[in-house]
Amino acid sequence: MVTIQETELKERGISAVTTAQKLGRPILISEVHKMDRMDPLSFFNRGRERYLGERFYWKDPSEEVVLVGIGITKQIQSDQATDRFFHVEEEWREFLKDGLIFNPFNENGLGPVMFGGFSFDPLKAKTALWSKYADSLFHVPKYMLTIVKGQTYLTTNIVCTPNDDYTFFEKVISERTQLLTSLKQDTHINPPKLLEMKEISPQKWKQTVDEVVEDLKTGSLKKVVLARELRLLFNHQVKADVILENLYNQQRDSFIFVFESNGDCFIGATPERLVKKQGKNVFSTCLAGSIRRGKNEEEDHFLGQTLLNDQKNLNEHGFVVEMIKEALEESCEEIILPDKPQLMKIRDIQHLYTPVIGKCQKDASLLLLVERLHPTPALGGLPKQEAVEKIRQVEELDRGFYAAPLGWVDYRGNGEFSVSIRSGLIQGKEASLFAGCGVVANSDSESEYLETSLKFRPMLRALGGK
Ligand SMILES: C=C(O[C@H]1C=CC=C(C(=O)O)[C@@H]1O)C(=O)O
Ligand SMILES: [Mg+2]
Repeated sequence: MVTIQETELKERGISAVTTAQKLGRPILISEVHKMDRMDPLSFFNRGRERYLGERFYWKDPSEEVVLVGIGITKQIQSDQATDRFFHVEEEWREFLKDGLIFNPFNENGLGPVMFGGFSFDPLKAKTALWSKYADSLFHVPKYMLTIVKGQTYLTTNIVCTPNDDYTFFEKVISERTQLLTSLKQDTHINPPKLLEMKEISPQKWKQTVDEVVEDLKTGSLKKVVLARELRLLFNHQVKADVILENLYNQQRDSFIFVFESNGDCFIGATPERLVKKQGKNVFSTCLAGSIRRGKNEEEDHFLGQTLLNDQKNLNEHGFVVEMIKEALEESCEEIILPDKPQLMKIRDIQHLYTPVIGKCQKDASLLLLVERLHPTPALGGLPKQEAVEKIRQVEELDRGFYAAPLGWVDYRGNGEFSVSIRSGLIQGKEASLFAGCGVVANSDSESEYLETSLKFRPMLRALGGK
């Protein structure tokens, strides 16, 4: 049973209304309660009826922080390209200003948190595919379940206007109680059946890779990441709940995320951290260079060793290390990273991996770090600007939120962003999956094509494909 102090919220509600009246504008009231353990997937499920399209889910690979948001108290969205990170930050600060935050706990991911992200390239012509996602899009949830260091918490965020009275809070209390006490909803939603699978222009994609390889041999560009799309059709509407549960069971070692917006759903299981900030400590990841998993331990080991010694993949990886190091040097006093990559093995693929740790200067916010890092050459290329322009020009795909920063920031400025690869966009009975690969001067288009096919697998399996 969950115990939540109801009278407390009422009292706090009254003081929030008084403050809103005094200031003559709406203010945020946020409160955090510790509660008995609740399964995050079940909490996500409970929001389905009333808050479909207004939910998010996040877990990092070690499940240090799990967040589930239901309902939207505040939306920050914009298609503005210039200074987009700064503008989101400014709106977030403005939203928090004078807010009443009741959070006696000292953990990350509690109280007001905004969850969301940015498109890969706001200057790329938008297609209908991503019409439900603004280039910058963040949600502050109404209710949020946080599991941090094994403890469960519930945050309630309400915006209170000068015209509200405390009866407003009674409604919130009764809804919240219902959410927490309702029996677990039936999770046996019929899984969708895959009817059709269509690769979007594979031949043309390979030809583009060949052309880019020629550019890389002659010009100043060193690396360009090229992506493609796989379009799926199902017999009925695909429900995020089922796919999330599958991803959770199949991809434990990855970040898992769901971000619903206006009826569509962006979902994935990515192995790649862009940046995490905890006080002054900053953590990033260089992840680039890939090979398949072996059929047995021996072959797997052999393939791993091959990857560790392969010049093409080491080049691909080296460009990422070079850029991330440089980007973090701008904001960090100290950076630690190993001088050689190691292997990251996940279910379908192994990667070259170099973790980076830094101590950042006081004024470096998480969103500033995101701005400096995005896109790393694991998703864009090198030099950064030139590579993004190349992608804008030659890539058929509208990447939207694919390969872009997705994550959360709490009101204390801590948080984490992943790079949203190994992902897909669900739209009713259809879904688009995305996969890309780092093209360097000695890339071969057929091998790159096969590498992207491997990278579709996690989402494809979760959706009931192979
Ligand atoms: C762009 C993707 O992967 C990146 C991350 C790891 C390895 C990569 C590679 O070896 O090409 C890519 O840079 C993707 O999965 O869509
Ligand atoms: Mg590669």
